Amino acid sequence: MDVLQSFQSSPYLSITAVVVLFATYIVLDNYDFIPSDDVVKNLPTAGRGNWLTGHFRQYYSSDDPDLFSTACYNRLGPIHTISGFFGQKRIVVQDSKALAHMVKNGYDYPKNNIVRGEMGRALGHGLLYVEGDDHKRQRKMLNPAFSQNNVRELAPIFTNLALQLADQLGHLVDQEAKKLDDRIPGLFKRAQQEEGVVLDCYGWFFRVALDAIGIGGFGRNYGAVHDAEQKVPKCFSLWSTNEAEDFSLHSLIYRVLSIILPLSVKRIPFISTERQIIVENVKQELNEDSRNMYDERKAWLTKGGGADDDSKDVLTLLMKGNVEAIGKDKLSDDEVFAQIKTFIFAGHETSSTGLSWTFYLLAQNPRLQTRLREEISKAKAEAGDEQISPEVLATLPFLDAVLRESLRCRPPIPSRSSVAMKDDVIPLAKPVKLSNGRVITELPIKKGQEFCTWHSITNKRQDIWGSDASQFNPDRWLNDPEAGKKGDLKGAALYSQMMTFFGGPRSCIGYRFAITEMKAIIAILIERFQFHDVGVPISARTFIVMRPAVEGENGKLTNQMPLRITRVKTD
Ligand code: HEM
Repeated sequence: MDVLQSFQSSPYLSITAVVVLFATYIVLDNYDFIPSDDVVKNLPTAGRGNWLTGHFRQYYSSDDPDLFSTACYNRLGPIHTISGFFGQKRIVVQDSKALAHMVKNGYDYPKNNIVRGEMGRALGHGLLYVEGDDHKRQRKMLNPAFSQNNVRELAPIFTNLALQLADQLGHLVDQEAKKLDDRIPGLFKRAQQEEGVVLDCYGWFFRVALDAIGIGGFGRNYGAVHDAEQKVPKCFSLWSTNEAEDFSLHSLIYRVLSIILPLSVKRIPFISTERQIIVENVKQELNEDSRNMYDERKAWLTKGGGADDDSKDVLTLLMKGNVEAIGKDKLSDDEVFAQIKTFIFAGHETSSTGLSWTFYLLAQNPRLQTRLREEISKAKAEAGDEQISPEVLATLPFLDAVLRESLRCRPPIPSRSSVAMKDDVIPLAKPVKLSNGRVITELPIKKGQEFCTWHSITNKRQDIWGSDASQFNPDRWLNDPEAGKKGDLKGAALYSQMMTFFGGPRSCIGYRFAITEMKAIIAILIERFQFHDVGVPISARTFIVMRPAVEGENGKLTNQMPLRITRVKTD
């Protein structure tokens, strides 16, 4: 029997041969062993990276993901490729015209399948997951709850929570001071103002942000600021303040399987680690808790409970709006329910991470803290207020500059992975020279092409922000009234030419909520406390959100932001 006959007589052999040939072609093609005139293959490239994980480890497992992306940008320019899984080419887009095109046409460039898959599994088909017409419909129903007027109504919730947080932190500082005073009497005040206490601020910001989204989002007080042992806060702290994300082969296999397998599979035998089992249990508990909250609210509305109620939380407004909505605008029960989980996640991990980096940057710059404090005291005195009001907070220029600058330098979501839904020709601000000598002034791409955009690199481009673009310098916003208005991302990026809240149809719906909340917390804490660096290296670990992490004694990274807090000196 010759070779041909063997194949003909065995379908298994034939199928195996086809699979092997196809896989060989993919590998040869991805790794550029087959010469080609294809534009994408001839773009400046960071090379092949690891055969399986490409360059992902350099980015996701680095202690500072900006190092890899900055090095690529500086060496290869604003359009280049890096490698994804199995050498698949991902185009990194930092060219402003190309970015603006992709942001404005957000429905043609959705989040890639891995990110969407994880979101769909964890959060259901809410605003972060859905695409196209479903997205337009959900967004239309949710927009009123995030309008400027409504967020203004929610603002007192944030100042109130910030005051409660300040009380809790003050209590911990005083408790520590008392211990010292018990040993050496007379040292209480000095200990409060000079020794203070080292706290994991990330954990505390996580708690306050959970309460903010609980009350502002669903009219539900999780009570996290007061008691981290309550069911929902405890769930979250298990999840978040646990080991930092890693990019091991093991975790990759788990991620891929968890996207493919049905949602009912909670544990993947031999694959799930202890952390992953915790995370799955937490997801399940939160699912049940959110479902109960949804059912209760629905029953209350059905019984006419909403008629005389003027609650402004997102869920109440959405559900009332949904009762009035007609025809295809109406959201299904599952869609409304999915928004609860979506807002818990989108709304509190981002704000708590943003607050952690802001206080970290302030801890490196004690003089900025003094300036902030002076601005707040002056504004309070002028308004004759005992506590700073949300109206006054919204008018403070230096507070605004500090927050903007922190969100520019350390965007909590530092990058985006997306995929093209159709063939397209992307316009470019600057021509790109290909490896075959050709120069292109626009970038033709095919449906299915994967992309990366690094928000934290765009936010620090020297052509927009000047030669000190990588420095944390809040004064840039005060010295140059045009800062944040220059550059050609205008009309695309939502917030001051930055990618922090993205832009276009997929921009962050909660950005006013986040800014109002963060300003209240920064102002109220800075007025009472001084934050100090503790000299421990803080890593930035990214999986969607760029969380701070510290290496523990066992050598493992844990999500944390340790800072020393003292009471502000009084005469
Ligand atoms: C500092 C805080 C925050 C940052 C930096 C931030 C950033 C972002 C970014 C970059 C996106 C786009 C994601 C993408 O498609 O690639 C986004 C989307 C979103 N954000 Fe935020 N966010 C913050 C706070 C919030 C808050 C407080 C809420 C809710 C109360 C929220 C709700 C959402 C939702 C629902 C989306 C999906 C919007 C859509 O696809 O239509 N975010 N956010």
